[in-house]
Amino acid sequence: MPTDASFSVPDISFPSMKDLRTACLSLPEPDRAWGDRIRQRDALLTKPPGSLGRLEELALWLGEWQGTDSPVLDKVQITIFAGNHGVVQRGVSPWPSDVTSQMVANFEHGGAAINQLARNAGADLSVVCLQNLQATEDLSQTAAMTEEDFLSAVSTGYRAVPKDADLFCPGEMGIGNTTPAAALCAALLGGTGKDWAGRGTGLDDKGLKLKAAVIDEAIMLHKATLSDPLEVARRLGGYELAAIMGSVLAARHHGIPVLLDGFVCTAAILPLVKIAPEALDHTRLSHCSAEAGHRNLAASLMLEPLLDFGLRLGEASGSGLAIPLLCGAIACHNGMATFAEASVSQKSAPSTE
Ligand SMILES: O=C(O)c1ccc[n+]([C@@H]2O[C@H](COP(=O)([O-])O)[C@@H](O)[C@H]2O)c1
Ligand SMILES: Cc1cc2nc[nH]c2cc1C
Repeated sequence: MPTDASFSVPDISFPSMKDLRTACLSLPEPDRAWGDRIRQRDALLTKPPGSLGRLEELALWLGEWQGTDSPVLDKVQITIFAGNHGVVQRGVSPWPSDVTSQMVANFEHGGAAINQLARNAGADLSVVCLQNLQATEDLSQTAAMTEEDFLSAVSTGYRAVPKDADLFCPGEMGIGNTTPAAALCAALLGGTGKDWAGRGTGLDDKGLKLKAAVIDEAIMLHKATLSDPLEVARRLGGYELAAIMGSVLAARHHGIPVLLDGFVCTAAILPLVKIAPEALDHTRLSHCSAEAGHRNLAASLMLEPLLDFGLRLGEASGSGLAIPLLCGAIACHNGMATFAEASVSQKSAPSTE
């Protein structure tokens, strides 16, 4: 567990925006001594130094945050946060909002892509519906959420993280949610609707133009409040995005490493990063989504995706696919023989002449 005795994890909820902001600024660091031990063992393993590439860094990251020199992935939790969006009434998605609850039923019956990927990865899968799947307000007309509902969604996400997980992977399902995701990017990173709007679940050219214009309208409407990241999250975000932010914060407070998923998941944690730039140290980005803005969003957060597979599904599918990579990283770190154990000669020291 991270060592920061000064912060006590809130048990129930964030009663006010001020409480939430304080929690976002209270970010425990891991005990870096574990990282040193992992580096020391890595140097003894039967391979040329650095030859396992990014797998080495992944084992180090997991071990540091888990507080061990033998990282484990016995309990991997994937949680899908589901929500609906008032802005869908503007025509920003080619799918009706009903599909959100229909897909929740599909997750529960085991029929979605993430059910297969979670099983393949040996991960547990849960689904959390926010606000009974009642839609937010249309963010191009008014604030998407009241303060109370926003804080309730963040708190639900916070409480959804099991304290004993070895890795937490947030995902989302919400027809229309690439619009609030793009709006958060425009509000917090700059640029226009055109810079951040993508085709989502398959918008045509006309729909894409409309979506960019809707985002521009929303930015204009809320422009007086754009300097406050939590207010941006409340006005321009969505329930499941708020819950993702709460879950990533909870994982940090519990010392649990996090795999982020696609465009929506990454955009959801932008308000947190704007408050505290170090807030993503316990995360890695599982993949680069094919959604137009994700590559730039990842670059602006200095997140290097583990995979680039053209996925644009959401549902934590990129994380589902990347978990086995992490399993490979810890299997090598924990299981390989040292040069001494295997009687393999180490390369001779470079000549000094
Ligand atoms: O996160 C992504 O990279 C991503 C990219 C495209 C689509 N999605 C998923 O598609 C839905 C949102 O798309 P849309 O077109 O309805 O805004 C929502 O359920 C997301 O999980 C997700
Ligand atoms: C069918 C469908 C499945 C999804 N999974 C995540 N977002 C989705 C959007 C649609 C439309």
